[in-house]
Amino acid sequence: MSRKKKFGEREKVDTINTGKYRLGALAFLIIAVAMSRYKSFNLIGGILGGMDKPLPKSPILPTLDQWAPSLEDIEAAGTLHPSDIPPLPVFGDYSNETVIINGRFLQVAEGRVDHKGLLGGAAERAQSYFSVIPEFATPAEVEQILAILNDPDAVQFDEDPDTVDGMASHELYVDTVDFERGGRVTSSLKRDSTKEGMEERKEIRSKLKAIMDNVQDRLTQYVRFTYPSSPSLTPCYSLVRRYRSGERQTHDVHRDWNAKVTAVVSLSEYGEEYRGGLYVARSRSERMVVALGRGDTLVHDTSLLHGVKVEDDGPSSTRWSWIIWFRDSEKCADNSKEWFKDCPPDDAVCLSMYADSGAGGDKVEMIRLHHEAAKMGLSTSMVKLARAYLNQLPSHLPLDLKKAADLYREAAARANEPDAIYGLAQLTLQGFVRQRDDTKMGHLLQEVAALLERAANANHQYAMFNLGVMHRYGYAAAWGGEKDAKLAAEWFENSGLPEGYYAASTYYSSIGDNERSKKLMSRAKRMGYGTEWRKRARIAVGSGGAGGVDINMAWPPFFQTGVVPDKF
Ligand SMILES: O=C(O)CCC(=O)C(=O)O
Ligand SMILES: [Fe+2]
Repeated sequence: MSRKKKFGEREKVDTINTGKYRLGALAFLIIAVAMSRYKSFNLIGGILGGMDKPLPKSPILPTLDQWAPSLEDIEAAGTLHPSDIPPLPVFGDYSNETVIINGRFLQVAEGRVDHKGLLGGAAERAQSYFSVIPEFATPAEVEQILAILNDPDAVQFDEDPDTVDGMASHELYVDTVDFERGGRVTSSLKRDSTKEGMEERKEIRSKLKAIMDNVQDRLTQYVRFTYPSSPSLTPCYSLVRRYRSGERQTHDVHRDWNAKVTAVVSLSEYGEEYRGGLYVARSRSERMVVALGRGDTLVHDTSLLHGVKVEDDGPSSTRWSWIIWFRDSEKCADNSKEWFKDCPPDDAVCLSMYADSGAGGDKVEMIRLHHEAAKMGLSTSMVKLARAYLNQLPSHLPLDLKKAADLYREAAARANEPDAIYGLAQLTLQGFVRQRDDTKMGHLLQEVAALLERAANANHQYAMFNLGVMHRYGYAAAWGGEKDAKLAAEWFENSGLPEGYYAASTYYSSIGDNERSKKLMSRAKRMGYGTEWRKRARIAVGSGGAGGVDINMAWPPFFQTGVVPDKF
C-alpha cells in the first residue's frame, strides 16, 4: 500500500544533518528523564460520616466483579497537579536526506512513528512516516502571509465547531474544492455558509492566494514525488489555523480523514513564538512535538496520528499554521472510502481505518475489523469495541460490561490508552468494575481518582476536567484528602475545554479575582461555552473524534450534603 511506502522510490542523493532536527533527540532524552511524577501517600479511608454506604448500583446494570486498578497503582498515585505533567517530548529521530525535484535541491528530515502496543507481525507493519522540509515556504513568503493575517481589519476566523474536538475552530478556509464548485461550505455555522460571508472574505482570500498558490504548486510537486503511487495528488483544501492565549491552544489527537496527504506549513517560530505545537503520536497517549519553525513544512499521509498542543505561555505566545489537504484526484473527488479497502490481513492500523471510514457501510464488518485489529493489539480498536459493548456506539453487539471492561483494561495495559483509562474510571464510578470485596465508597472513589490521574497524565482532557470536579466537590475527603478549590480550578483550566475555562472562571470570581475570572469567562465563550452547537458537537465528536464518551461522569451525591456536581 502506498501509504506504507517509506519514501522508497525517492532518489537519495546525500545525507545532510539539518542541525535543528538533530537537536530534538537531546531534548527528548532530557525530558524523558524528568518524567517521574507521582508521589506516594497513605491510604486512609472512611473518615467522613456516611462513607460506609454501599456502592451506588445502577438500576439497570449488574455489578461486575473483575477489574480494578491494582493496590500498588493506587498507593503509588499521590495527588497529581497539572504542573506534574511534563511538556511533550520533542521528536528527534530523523534521518536526513537531500532530494532533487525539478532541479531544485531540498533538504528533508524524515521521521517514522511506530504505533504502540501492536503484536508480532502487526507491529512490523504499524508505522507511519512523515517528512519535514525546513523553510519550504521562504521567510519572505511567510512574512507576507503573516502581514495579511495580522492586519487588524482582517476578517474574523470561523467559530464553528471543529470536527475533531467540537470547540470553536478558529480557522479560515483560504480555498476549498467546495468554493471552486460554486458551492459554499457545508457547515451552516461557518461564515462562508452565507453569500455575505463569502463576500466578506473575498479580499483576504485573493491576497493570501496570491502568495500561497506558488508555494502550493511547489508542494504539489513534492508530494507527487514523495507518494509516487498517487500521481494525481491535488491540493483540495487550504486553511489557516490560529492557536493563542485566550482562545484554542489544542487540537486533540486525530487523523486527517479528508486527505490522502496533508502538508502543514508552520507560520510561527518554535521556541521563540510558541512552545509545543504540532505533535505526532504513537498512540493517543504518546505524543511527540515536531519543532517547526517559520516556513518549515511537515508532510504526512492519512495514517499519521497527530494533534496540536501549544503551551500556555500567555499573550506573547501565538502559533499560526497553514494546512493543505491533498486528495488523489485532480478533480478533488472524495475517494476516501476506497483508501483502506484492501488492507493486508496483518495490518491492524489499516483495518481499523477502514472500519472507521465506515467499512463500505457494513456495520457488522466494522465491528469485525475492529476485532481483528484489537486481536493484534491496537488499543484504539479496543476502545471502539468497548464502547460498542457498552452500547455507546451503534452496533449489533449485545450489552456486555465484562467484555467492555476487559477491552479497556487491555488497551490501558498495551498502550496506556487514555480513552480506555477514562472509560475504566467511568465504569468504576458506576460501581461496575471491582475485584476486591471492598464495598466502601471511599475506596471506590480513590480508584476513580487514580484512573483519572493516569488518564490526565496522558493528556486526556475529560479526565483533567473531572479531576477538577473531584477536587472542587471534595471527593478526596473520602480517603483522607481535602476539598481543594484552587487545585480544582487549575485542573479545569488545564483541560483546555470551554467547560473547564467556565468552571475555573467561577472559582476566581469566588475569591474576588475578577480580572482573571473575566478573562477565563471570555475564553470559555470564545471557544463555544454556553452555545447550543457546543453541546451537540461535544456529544458527536466525543474525545478526539471518538464518539460515545461523556464529559459528565456519574459522580455520586456528596457524602453528607447530598450535593451532586453540576452537569455540563
Ligand atoms: O495546526 C496544525 O498544525 C494542524 C492542524 C490539524 O491537524 C488539522 O487541522 O487537521
Ligand atoms: Fe490534522
